[in-house]
Amino acid sequence: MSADVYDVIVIGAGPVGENVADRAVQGGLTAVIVEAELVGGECSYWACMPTKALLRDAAALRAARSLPGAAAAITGELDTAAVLERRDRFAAHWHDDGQVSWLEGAGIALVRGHGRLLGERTVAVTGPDGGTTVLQARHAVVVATGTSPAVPPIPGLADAKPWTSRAAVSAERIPERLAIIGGGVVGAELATAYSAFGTAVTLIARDGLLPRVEPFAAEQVASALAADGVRLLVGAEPVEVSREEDGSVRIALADGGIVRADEVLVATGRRANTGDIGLEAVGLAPGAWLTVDETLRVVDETGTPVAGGGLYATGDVNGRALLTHQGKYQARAAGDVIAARAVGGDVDDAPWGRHAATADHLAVPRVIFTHPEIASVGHTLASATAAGLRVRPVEYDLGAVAGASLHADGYTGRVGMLIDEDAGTIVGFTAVGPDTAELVHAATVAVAGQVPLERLWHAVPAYPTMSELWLRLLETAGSETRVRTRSTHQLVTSDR
Ligand SMILES: Cc1cc2nc3c(=O)[nH]c(=O)nc-3n(C[C@H](O)[C@H](O)[C@H](O)COP(=O)(O)OP(=O)(O)OC[C@H]3O[C@@H](n4cnc5c(N)ncnc54)[C@H](O)[C@@H]3O)c2cc1C
Ligand SMILES: NC(=O)c1ccc[n+]([C@@H]2O[C@H](COP(=O)([O-])OP(=O)(O)OC[C@H]3O[C@@H](n4cnc5c(N)ncnc54)[C@H](O)[C@@H]3O)[C@@H](O)[C@H]2O)c1
Repeated sequence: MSADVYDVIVIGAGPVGENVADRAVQGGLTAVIVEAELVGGECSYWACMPTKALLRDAAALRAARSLPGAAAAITGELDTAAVLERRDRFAAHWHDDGQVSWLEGAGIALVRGHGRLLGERTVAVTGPDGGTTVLQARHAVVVATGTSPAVPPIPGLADAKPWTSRAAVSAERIPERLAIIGGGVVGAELATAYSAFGTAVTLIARDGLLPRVEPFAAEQVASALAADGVRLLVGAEPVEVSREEDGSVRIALADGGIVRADEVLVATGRRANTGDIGLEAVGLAPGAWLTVDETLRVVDETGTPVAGGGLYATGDVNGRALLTHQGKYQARAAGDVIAARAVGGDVDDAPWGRHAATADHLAVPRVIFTHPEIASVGHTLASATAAGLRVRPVEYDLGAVAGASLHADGYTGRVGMLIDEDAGTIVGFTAVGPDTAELVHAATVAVAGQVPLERLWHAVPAYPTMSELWLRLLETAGSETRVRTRSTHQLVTSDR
């Protein structure tokens, strides 16, 4: 069988696959990308962009309502049809022509179809017409096939035709009642969006609401959801689901409670899209998350690169951080290292080196676009403690920062940072409050840059911005130190 030969084959044209291919081409290599559905992946059509479009109007309306003059100009309610229409535009009406043009401009070849590994550096693509194209890579195959929703084996759930995130994000019709199983990021964001549309939302959060964020932040989102009328069932365990004759859904809970809704959304996490990509051809188990080294090469359980070192995995599929921006960061490192290895060039895989995805472990930023937003980077107190770090948490009332009080009347929010007592740097930051999303990058620079606390005092935030939270956090950290000093040395020091 003859094969089309490229330097690099990328399976999956989501944001991450596109970036690996682009980086490899910029490094002087030829690249082909294989896509089974739409070029642009989950993020473009059913995840990041359309969900944020669903949430944005209600956030803007809340912001206007928090200022008396602007509130006086509001004469109507949220126009849900207009929100959905804007969402459709952000999902490019589920057509990928724009992204295909981008691939062409970037010099990346596209083969449509389902890709499977045939062996080392060989991929077979089953096209939409059932025909097969065989591709051969001179240097590397990159798996960037992303994830799919994980639907738990709750009796009756699959037969009840539940929504997964795709249906909820692309819905044309807004149900009167929506039950959501799963209190993670997808569940919390979509509960926020649908409750703003007027849907009666019941959120079943078996393991708590947003259990992986700082509790002070999750608590503010829980209060706001409840204030918006969301029924939050923390600790409730769904045990049976059925679709009734009238088309409604009935969810039985372990405590005997019953939830009734018009639709049920399953938002209980993701599974790697590796079940049918030919992993067995390179000695790996199908369906597993792909373990990678710091340069994103797929490794076996002993840490040894598989397929002669020519197989890479980037983005969601390696399970490191299920976030577009972090996958794109991995893509840059992988594309560059493949290009470097292709010519026998230097590989900079030391921590924080150009070819190492070090930030995946220490400085992952994430924004949860709930009301209020949660913006965080690096460790939480729980994860830092589990990692054995000696950290000191410092918190401050964000509403007491001048810039925040100007931003909205009655601004409610909180910020926290974690000081690594041994390194004297910040290893975690969390902010909760309206419009905190744009605050996280300053924290990311401090965490990734491992900026010493003493130097942070010289990064002066402008007055009166919300960024003055940094000054307040540093003062709080300092004043705690001074309070301790005072008690031992009887010093009288002003806290300001
Ligand atoms: C509802 C929701 C909201 C989200 N919001 C955000 C957000 O605001 N910010 C953020 O950073 N992240 C967000 N995420 C996560 C984000 O969507 C993912 O991290 C991101 O899409 C991962 O990109 P990827 O390229 O690795 O995978 P994907 O985007 O999943 O792309 C993988 C591509 O591979 C293709 N593919 C799979 N198997 C094959 C095969 N065998 N052959 C050929 N092609 C194949 C798929 O069709 C797909 O196009 C959200 C996720 C969800 C579910
Ligand atoms: N703004 C963003 O960046 C954004 C938005 C949405 C999604 N995402 C990404 O997508 C990923 C997936 O999100 P997700 O919300 O699906 O997963 P998740 O892991 O964040 O949350 C899933 C939740 O479902 C619960 N759960 C699991 N099994 C259950 C069961 N049988 N019954 C009841 N509850 C159960 C878990 O306790 C967990 O809290 C996230 O990890 C995140 O990285 C990011």
